[in-house]
This record gives sequence, structure tokens and C-alpha cells, in this order.
Amino acid sequence: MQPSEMFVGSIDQGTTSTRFLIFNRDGEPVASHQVEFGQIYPHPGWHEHDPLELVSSVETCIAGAVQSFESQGHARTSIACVGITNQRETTVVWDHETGEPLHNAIVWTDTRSQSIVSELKTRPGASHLQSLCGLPLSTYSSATKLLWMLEHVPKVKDAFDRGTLAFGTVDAWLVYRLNGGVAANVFVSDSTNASRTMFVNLETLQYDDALLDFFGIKGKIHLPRIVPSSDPSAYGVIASGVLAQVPIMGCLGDQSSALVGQKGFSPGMAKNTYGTGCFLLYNVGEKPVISKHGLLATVAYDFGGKPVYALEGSIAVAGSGVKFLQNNLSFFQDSKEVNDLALTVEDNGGCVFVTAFSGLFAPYWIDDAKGTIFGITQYTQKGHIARATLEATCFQTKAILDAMEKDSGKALSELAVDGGMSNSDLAMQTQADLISIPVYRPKMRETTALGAAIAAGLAVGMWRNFAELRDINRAGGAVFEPQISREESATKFGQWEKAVRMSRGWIGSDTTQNQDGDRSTDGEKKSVAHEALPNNTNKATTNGPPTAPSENRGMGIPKAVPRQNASPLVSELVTSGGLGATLKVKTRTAANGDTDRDRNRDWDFSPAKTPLISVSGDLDDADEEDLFLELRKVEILQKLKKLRKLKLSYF
Ligand SMILES: Nc1ncnc2c1ncn2[C@@H]1O[C@H](COP(=O)(O)OP(=O)(O)O)[C@@H](O)[C@H]1O
Ligand SMILES: O=P(O)(O)OC[C@H](O)CO
Repeated sequence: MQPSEMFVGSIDQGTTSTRFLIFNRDGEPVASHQVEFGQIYPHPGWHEHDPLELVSSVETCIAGAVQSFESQGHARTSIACVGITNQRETTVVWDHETGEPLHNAIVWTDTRSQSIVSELKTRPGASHLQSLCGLPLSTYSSATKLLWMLEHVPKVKDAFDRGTLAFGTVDAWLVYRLNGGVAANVFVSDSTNASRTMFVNLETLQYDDALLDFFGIKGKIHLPRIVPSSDPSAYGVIASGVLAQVPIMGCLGDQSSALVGQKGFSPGMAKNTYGTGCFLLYNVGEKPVISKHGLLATVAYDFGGKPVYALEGSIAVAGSGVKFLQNNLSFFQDSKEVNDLALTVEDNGGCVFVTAFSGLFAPYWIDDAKGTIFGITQYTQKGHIARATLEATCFQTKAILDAMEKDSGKALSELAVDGGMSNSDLAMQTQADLISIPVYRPKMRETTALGAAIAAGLAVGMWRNFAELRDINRAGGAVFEPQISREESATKFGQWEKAVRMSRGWIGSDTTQNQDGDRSTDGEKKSVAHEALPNNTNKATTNGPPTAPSENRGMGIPKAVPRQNASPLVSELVTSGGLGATLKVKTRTAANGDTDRDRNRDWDFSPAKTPLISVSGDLDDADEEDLFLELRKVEILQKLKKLRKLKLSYF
């Protein structure tokens, strides 16, 4: 088949919907089909997908799009190959011997692993993880979701003990099942997806023993082979259905795919995708850049030669905020109505909505932030809240761009956008206003699907190089120019930053949420109080305190230490005055003598101006974690050189 006669299919398995698009060589979608699938929210903060439903949604979309394609007179045999793009980090586990899933997939937005994350942060080596894998320790990565399943799902733990546990992100699961599952056993993941697990070394793009050791899974679990994002043979062939025997030749995590679809192939190019969440990727070239300002280092694409890396700003809530107004608050029937609802009012009426449904991701990384609307009065209308919802993502994007400028030393001159929420003209105008640079929205916004089509098309020879992609989706885009002054923009942003500071600490002060999602009050036990922090409180682990060596606690699955047996004591608190004061904190799990949980940390502080921490009451395990988090904030403040004097009181 001549390249000009070829078509390429693209599976786009997103967080809220699945679609299949068929592109011609001009990069135009000629047929498509889309379905939504079940969103499972078993407890507050939990979010799951049924892995089998993800596969059947893909099959439905392929069948629907191919039907439409054929009805236009095309032959399905002209579909030369298929690419896959997918929601990242979402974690699937299955039995390697039977091919059957062992639990619902835990979605990237899910925050149930919060206490595991807190515990992991105290382990030796925790502060070095980000320099190896590019990601901060948070509930976001696949690793902590897998550890949660190992601790809480007996079927998963059994398979782990028997050596039959297979782990994969959604790409690996789809490739495996589309190839027919256990019979063909095509078990691979592309570099862009694999690098979101925290198991992969960003330089080598292979699993890193130190990382696997840290999470206690080295040699104990079946992991997909890591392969390039564009490859003629690694991904196998579709085993059944209307595209049976068509090869899969490309695969990219959806945000990498959008960068490719926007043809962000040169260092300095960036795109921002407003889907369920919102993700800004900035091409940094052939060397990863480890962020010092709350961003992630990630693989942009790996087309077989030298991989290309990106700095990423991840926002957990974008279109999902719009969906929240639609599904939970019944503000409208369809997402696109948010634009008109927001236009019923002139401004946000004083409302600022910190949409921290999954805590706050980049550049803040605040696990304990909760969704909060500030500024509600009798005056407040639905339109104000709709505006505030759209603005939330735009504000967070502004914070990310500021961080990106600090990390890269360069300011962006224009932002390319795509994804469902970018369809809102008001949201995109607001974005341009807040970042004071033009926002460019291409005419064809299925850039995520286009990226995977490009990855597959390059492997099959439909396109031979990037130059041949130049004219794809070039004409007919819209440009949103900033319409307010930088001063006005800065004032609005200041309000947002204040709201971010005030959105934290709701859960955990007088209300806690246990591992099963139940709420309970613990008002009597303790209080770990802190004062408001200055504006930028990101928690990039590269900036973390040094970790004192101790026995290798990174080995093995983290033990679920019964709370009643774990009563760590702060055995020593030492402060010494003067410049560069040192605080020593030693804690010990005393009741069961479990030295496995010993802590021993030193932090250096510049003198602080105001009291920042006061800890009172008996410390239990959770308190201890809180204390460490508080100390971490102080350490960050010190880095920001905002402190003059530290006073610490302990009762
Ligand atoms: N016209 C619109 N205005 C604002 N938000 C929209 C609009 N259309 C879709 N969305 C939002 O975009 C999201 C879907 O975007 P999409 O790029 O398909 O995301 P995903 O790949 O995560 O499923 C939904 O959360 C939806 O609320
Ligand atoms: O579903 P999206 O498009 O918001 O993307 C999800 C991301 O891949 C999560 O990292």
C-alpha cells in the first residue's frame, strides 16, 4: 500500500471517555466513535475503573468508527496500523496465569494512598526518588496505588506471594487484552507510560533496582517490557473484531501524545491539554530536567532514537470540575453549557474555587488541600461558581508557567492548547488574560488521538519524518490575546494564591478519614498546628531534607502496623540557636519494639521569625507523620529564605 492510500487508527482511552479515530495522511479524522464508561467512586477521594469495561469500550469504539469509515466507501484493509494513547498512572493488576483482573483499576486522581505516601516519605532514600524517576512521591503515581492494593486486597497479595501478579498502566493492559491476553502474552509498555510509575529510571528508561527496592517489589512482580513509543513489532496485532490482524505500532501516554499531536518537537515548545485534568508539557530536549519548583520530569516521546523529555505541570482538576457542576450540582446538562452559564455574569463575583478534589498537584503538591469555594455571599449566583471553576484551572496553569520559567530560565511566548475544556472560549480568554501571553487553539482539537496516530504512522511508513507532518492541522486555529493588564492579572492571581493557602488542613485537624473511607473525629488526641505559609509552598522532593542512613526499610511490602501497637515517641528534640540552627528529632516505635519503624532525622534551619510548629498531646503514628510534614514545610520555608527565627514548642 502506498503511504498516500493508508489510514491509521487511534485508540484514545481517556479518564472519562474512550474514542477511536481514523486519520488520513493529512492528519484529518475521517471517522470516529466515542463512548463514556463507568466512573466508580466507592468512598470520598477514591476513583476506580472496571478494567474489562475499559477494554470493551475500546472494542465498541473500534466497531463504531470502522462502520462509519466503511459507510463512506473506505475499505477497512486501508487501515495500516493502530496507535494507542491513554490516561496515565491509572493502575491495573491482573493474574499473569489467567489474564483476569484482580481489582478495579485505581485511577490517577485517587487519593486513598495518602497515608502510604506519608510513610514512604520518611523512609531512607525517599528524597532521592525524584532525581531518579522525575516524579515526587504523591498519591498520583502508580507505585503508591499498587502498594495500597498489596496492603488491602487479599487477592492481589495472594497473587504477589504466588509470583503471578502482573502490573501495568492502561496501555499495557489494553495491548495485552487486544492481543488476546494470556495466549499471546504481549506484555509491554511504552516509555512515556512506564515512566509514570516511579519504577523507571528517567535516563535509562528501564526499571531501576533502587526504585523497585524502595517500593519492595524487586523480582516479585511481573512488569511489562519497556519499548519505544513507535515500533513496528513490539505491540503485536489486534486478535479479534473488525480490525483483527491489524498491527498496533504506536503508544504514548495521553499528555505526551498531545505534545506530539501539537508537533511540539523542538525544545522550548509547549502545550496545555484541558481534559479531565490539565497537563502542561514543555519540551526540554534530550536531557531530562529535574524540577526544583514543583514540576515533574517526564518522557515527551521515545521514537527509537534518543528519547525526548519534557517538564510537566500536572493539574488534577480541569474538565472534571465542569463535570462536577453538571453531575453533582445539576447546573446544566452538557459540559459545553458551562461557557454560557459563566457568561451570565460579568466576573466571578468575588468567588474563588480551589478545585482541590484530589489535593492540589503542581506546582503546590498539597495532599491535604480540599475543594473549597471562597467568597460566597447572598449575591453569589451559579454563573459566579461556573466562572470560578473555569478560572481555577487557569490560575493553576499560571502558577505552573511561573515555575516552568524558573526551572527552564525561559519565558513562553505563546501557549498551544487542546482537550475538552479548551472548547470554552471564555476559559481560553481567561487563560490568556492570566498568563499575559497569547493562547493558540488549533482547529482540530483531537490532538491527543493524532499524536498516537503519528507514532503508529511513523512506524508503518505512512509518514517518514517530522517534516512530512508540518502542514497537519496548521490552518484555521484561534488565537486568544490577553485583554487585561499584567497588574490586574497579578491582583487576581494573588487572590488565588491566598485561597490555595486557606484550602488546606481541613481533613486531619478535627476530622480524619481512615483507610476504608469512613470519617471519624479525633479532636481530643492532638493538635499539630501551623501558621499560614508564604505563597509558593511546593514540596519537590529534590529539595527535601537529607535522610539519615539506617537499616534498609525499603525492602518488602510496607507492613500495615496496627495503630494500637505503634506508639512512636519523640525521644529527643534539640534546638540550637544562632544562624543555621539544627533541630534533631528522633522517634521510636516503643510499644512493640519494632525498630523497623525507627526514625532519625536532622534538619538545618535558618533562624525563623515566627513560631511555626506546636505539637501537643500524645503522638501516635499519624501524629508523627503530621509532624514530619510540618517539619518539611519549615524546611521548604527555609529554602525560600522567608524565615528569621524558629521556635518550636513540644509538650
Ligand atoms: N465545551 C466545553 N466546555 C468546557 N468543558 C468541556 C467542554 N467540552 C468538554 N469539556 C470537559 O472536558 C472533559 C473531557 O475532555 P477530554 O479531552 O475528552 O478528556 P479525557 O481525555 O480526560 O476524557 C470533560 O471533563 C468535560 O467536562
Ligand atoms: O484524562 P486526561 O486527559 O485528563 O489525562 C489524564 C492524565 O494522563 C493523568 O496523568
